[in-house]
Amino acid sequence: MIAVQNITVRFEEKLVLDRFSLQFPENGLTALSGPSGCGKTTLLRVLAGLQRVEEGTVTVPRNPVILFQEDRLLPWRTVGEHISDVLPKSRRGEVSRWLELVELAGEEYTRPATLSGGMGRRLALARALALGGGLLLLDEPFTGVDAPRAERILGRIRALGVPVVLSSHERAVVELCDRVISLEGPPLHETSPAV
Ligand SMILES: Nc1ncnc2c1ncn2[C@@H]1O[C@H](COP(=O)(O)OP(=O)(O)OP(=O)(O)O)[C@@H](O)[C@H]1O
Repeated sequence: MIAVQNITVRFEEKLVLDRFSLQFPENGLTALSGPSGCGKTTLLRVLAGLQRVEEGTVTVPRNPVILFQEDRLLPWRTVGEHISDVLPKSRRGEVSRWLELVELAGEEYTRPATLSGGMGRRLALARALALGGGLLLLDEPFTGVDAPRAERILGRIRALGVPVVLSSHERAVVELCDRVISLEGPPLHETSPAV
């Protein structure tokens, strides 16, 4: 089960989630949409176990993986090393598989400084996918990525068969998901099951 129940998150005076409950589908692609600052990142961080909740319960599959809104690439590591660094020795042969999935084949020895913004974003995404989590939490995964490419990559992510919750401001990306959860904010306090 993937759910949050009656959770409250507050940053000092600011109440972002107010006894907020939501059950997420356990398969396919779920998009979180809503205005900037409504709490999408906060909710993803809660699901990832990175954001403490004041009250309430959080239920997620084992080993959730989050793609942060920022790329967090390492200037001194090559594209390929970003992937091999997160793979156990027994899976080192998978580097090209993950680079192909995000259409970065041929860039294995490139360093982040010479990647375009969208290429860097795709590398950060590949690294998150390579981690092999039981739940993928993707915060704005396609910033700077053209829509046709994002569509192809999203199709491949769907084929991994892992439940995905993503946030996006890009309508084309949201429309490709199996369902959309619209968050109005702040603070979020409704109880609405996803369909
Ligand atoms: N660490 C923090 N300290 C204080 N306030 C925070 C912190 N993180 C988030 N907030 C506040 O919580 C609210 C929700 O932020 P959040 O990043 O979750 O929104 P979002 O919907 O993901 O926005 P965007 O679409 O712009 O990424 C905002 O008002 C933000 O200022």
